Amino acid sequence: MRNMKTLNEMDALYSRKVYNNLSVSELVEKSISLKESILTEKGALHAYTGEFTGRSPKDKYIVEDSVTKGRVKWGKINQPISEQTFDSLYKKALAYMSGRELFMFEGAAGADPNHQISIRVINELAWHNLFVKQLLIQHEEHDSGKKEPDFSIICLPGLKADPMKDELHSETFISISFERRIVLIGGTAYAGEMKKSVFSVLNFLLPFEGILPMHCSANMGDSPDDVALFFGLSGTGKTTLSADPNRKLIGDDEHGWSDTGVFNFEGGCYAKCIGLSQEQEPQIWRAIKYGSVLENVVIDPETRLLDFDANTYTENTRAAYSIENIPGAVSPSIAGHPKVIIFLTADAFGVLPPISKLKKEQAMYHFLSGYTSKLAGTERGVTEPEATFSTCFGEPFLPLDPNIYAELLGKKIDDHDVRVYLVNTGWSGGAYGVGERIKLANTRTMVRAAINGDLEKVNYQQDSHFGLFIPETIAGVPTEILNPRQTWGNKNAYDKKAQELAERFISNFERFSNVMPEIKQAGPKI
Ligand SMILES: Nc1ncnc2c1ncn2[C@@H]1O[C@H](COP(=O)(O)OP(=O)(O)O)[C@@H](O)[C@H]1O
Ligand SMILES: C=C(OP(=O)(O)O)C(=O)O
Ligand SMILES: [Mn+2]
Repeated sequence: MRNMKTLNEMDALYSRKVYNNLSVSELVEKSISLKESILTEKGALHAYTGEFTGRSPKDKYIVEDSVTKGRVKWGKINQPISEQTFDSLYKKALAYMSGRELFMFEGAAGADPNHQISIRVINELAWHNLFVKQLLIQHEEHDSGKKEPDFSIICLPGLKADPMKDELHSETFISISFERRIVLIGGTAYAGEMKKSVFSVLNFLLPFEGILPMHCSANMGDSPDDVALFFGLSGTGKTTLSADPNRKLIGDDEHGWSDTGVFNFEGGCYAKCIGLSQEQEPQIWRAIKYGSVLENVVIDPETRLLDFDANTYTENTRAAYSIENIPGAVSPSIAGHPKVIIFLTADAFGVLPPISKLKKEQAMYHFLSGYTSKLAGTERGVTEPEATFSTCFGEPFLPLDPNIYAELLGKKIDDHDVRVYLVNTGWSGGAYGVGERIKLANTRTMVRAAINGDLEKVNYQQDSHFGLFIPETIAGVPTEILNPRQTWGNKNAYDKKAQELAERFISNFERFSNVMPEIKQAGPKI
C-alpha cells in the first residue's frame, strides 16, 4: 500500500505563493509579522488557537474506499465519510488555498529509515508550520518537487465545512483519505490535530508491515537495550515521566516496535504546560526556548511574561519543541527492544495502586481495557476527569480492530520477556474531588524502581478487587501510599468504589468476546 499515488493536483500548489521548508527564524518572523503570534520572555513563539483548544474527536472521519473497506473498524471513533464528501472538501480546500500565502513542510515520520514515510504538510498558519517542523522529522536535504510524498496533510483552520451540504456533524473536520493519501483539516487551529493525524495514519499502515504502532513515550539507559515504554492516554504522564535526566529520551508520544526494536514516529515533543515548574519538570522547562511554540498559555502582552498556572483559555496549554531541546535525547530516535513497559492510568476513582506488577495475561487484559480518565482539556467538552476505557491506551487514534494491536504486543512481550507494570498517576485516598493526585515525585521514584530492577527484589501482595500485585516496599516512597486501601480514611467507602470500578472493567470487557479465557480471567473479580 506504501506506493499508492497521491493526487497530482497537489503539483498545482507549486505555482502559488508557497513557502517551502522555511527556516525556524523565517517562520518566526513570518508568523509575527502576520500577527498570528508574539515572542515570549523565554524566546518561544506564542499563539492562541481561538475556540478549539483541544482535539475534536467527533469531527474526525475516515473515507470509506477501496483501501479502508473491510480493514477499518468503523464506529463512533472511526466515522466513515464517502469519497464524494471528501472530494467536495478537497475541492473547497484547493479553492481556499488558491492565491493565499501558504507554508509547506516536507519531511518525514518514523525515525527508522526502513519504516519511514515522507510527509508533506501545507499550512495556512506560519506558526503551525513551525509546530510541524519541530514535531515531525526534518529531511537533511530538501528535494521538494521531485516526487510526491507518501502522505500529505493540509491544515486550513480558516476553512469551514457546510455541515448540511457536506454531510458532516459540524463546520470542523479532520478527514483522512487513505486512497488519496491526504489528511484534510479545517475549522480548528489546535495544532495537536496535525500530529495525531500522522499517528492515526501510521496506526493504519504499519501493522500491515508487522510493526506495532504504540501510543507511548520511550526512553533508555546507557545501553540501547535498556528501553522503557510508557503507554497512556492524554494527560497520564507520557511526556512528563519520559523526560528523566537520568535516562535518554527516545520520544514522548508515538512509537513503532519492529523486529529490530522501537523507533520514534516524531522528531519533537508536545508537553502540557499547565502548572509547569522548573523544579518539578526541569527538562521541559528548559526545552521552552527560541524555536519552540507555546499554545494557549496565558501571557502578558506587554511584558511577555508567561503564567503557566493560569487556565484562562484551557487546561490543555502546550509547548511544542524539537527533541533536540532535551539534553541527551537519542538521535535518530531508534533503540533496541523494551525491557520494561509501563501502562499509565489516571484513576479518577482513586482506588488503583500507584504501582503494581502485571503478569502477562493481566498485561493483555489491561492493554485491551485501557482504563484511565480523560483529563480536562485535551478533548473538547471534557472539563473534569472522566473515567473511560480507551483500548490500547489510544483508542481515538486506532483505525484497525484493537485485537490486531493487542496480538502484536502480546507476541512481542513474550519474545522479549518484557516486565509490565500498571502505574496510577491519578488519584488516591479518595476519588477525584476528595482524594489527591499522586505526587509526581513519588511516581518518578516508583517508575525508576520498576525500570532499574529494584521491584524484582521486593515482596508483593495481591489486592482482592483487581488481582494486582502491589510491592510491599519501595525505597524512597512512603510505604503507606503503596496500598490504596490504606490511603482511604473510610475502608468501606474504598471497597465500594473499588467494586464499582471492577464492575466497570467487567462490563467494558464484554466487547472482547473472542479473547482467550486466560486473558479474560486476568481481570478484576466481583
Ligand atoms: N503523579 C503524576 N505523574 C505524572 N504526571 C503528573 C502527576 N501528577 C501530576 N502530573 C501532571 O500531569 C500532566 C501529565 O501530562 P503529560 O506528561 O503531558 O501527559 P501525556 O504526555 O501522557 O499526555 C503533567 O502536567 C504533570 O505535571
Ligand atoms: C496531543 C495530544 O496527546 P497527548 O496529550 O497524549 O500528548 C492530544 O491528545 O491532543
Ligand atoms: Mn504527551
